[in-house]
Amino acid sequence: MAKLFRAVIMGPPGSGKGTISERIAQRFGLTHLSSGDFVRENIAANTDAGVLAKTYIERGLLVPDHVMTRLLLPRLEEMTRHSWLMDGFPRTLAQAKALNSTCDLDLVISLNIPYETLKDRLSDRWIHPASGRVYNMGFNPPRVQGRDDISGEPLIHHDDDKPEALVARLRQYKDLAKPIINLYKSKGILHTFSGTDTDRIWPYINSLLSTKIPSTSQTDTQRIPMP
Ligand SMILES: Nc1ccn([C@@H]2O[C@H](COP(=O)(O)OP(=O)(O)OP(=O)(O)O)[C@@H](O)[C@H]2O)c(=O)n1
Ligand SMILES: Nc1nc2c(ncn2[C@@H]2O[C@H](COP(=O)(O)OP(=O)(O)O)[C@@H](O)[C@H]2O)c(=O)[nH]1
Repeated sequence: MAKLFRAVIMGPPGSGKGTISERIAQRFGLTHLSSGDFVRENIAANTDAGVLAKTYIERGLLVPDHVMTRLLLPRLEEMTRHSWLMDGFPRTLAQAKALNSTCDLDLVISLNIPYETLKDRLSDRWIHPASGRVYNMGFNPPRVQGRDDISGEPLIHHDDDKPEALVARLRQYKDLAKPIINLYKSKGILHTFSGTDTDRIWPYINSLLSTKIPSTSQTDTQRIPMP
């Protein structure tokens, strides 16, 4: 790839960040960095930051900024030769400022999806916890019901994804995302996409990115939490 490319994807829970990030990674050969997957990996590996992060996630809280930045920024610094797309970070203005001081972002994608759509999708979202692979019983069902396509292990449904929890999560997203979105707007790198279907939003994202990065024939890009 000629020029390195750094992008962030933002959106409320269920807006399709993970799904669209996978498509972008496949089509353009960027590394998909999922902060949530990275946190889960650190928890599984019992790192100091992972142990700390777990105490917050278990209570349904966001991991504090200093822990998230301690987890992520050193890894990003190792990615100086890679193009990447970050999903799930920054979640707060403090995280956005910390990211700013580490690298220059080329582009920010913000997904704007109606509440009813988010509610429907999340009530149908099933996750393979070990890998972070995500399914939806209507949109992208697993080959065998209730089982991960690759490992065959059981899929789970997060309590967080139940409609009762969604209103609070959405409110939190809106409050926290607003100043981040304003920051990226003022930098002239924010692109917002609205709609109810990923398949209808995707062509617009695809054509925007095609003007910014060369496509790749690479088809074996993996979901990579971090390098
Ligand atoms: N910048 C971040 C990223 C992740 N997390 C923590 O890690 C968890 C898992 O993150 P993610 O996989 O992004 O999942 P969700 O919050 O469930 O987000 P979404 O529904 O949008 O995929 C979050 O709930 C949160 O506790 C965090 O605190 N700060
Ligand atoms: N019905 C439907 N489900 C979708 C669509 N796009 C994504 N999904 C599913 O909706 C859920 C949320 O998507 P995900 O990519 O995990 O969103 P994230 O929380 O923003 O990362 C997952 O179960 C996806 O498989 C869509 O256009 N229609």
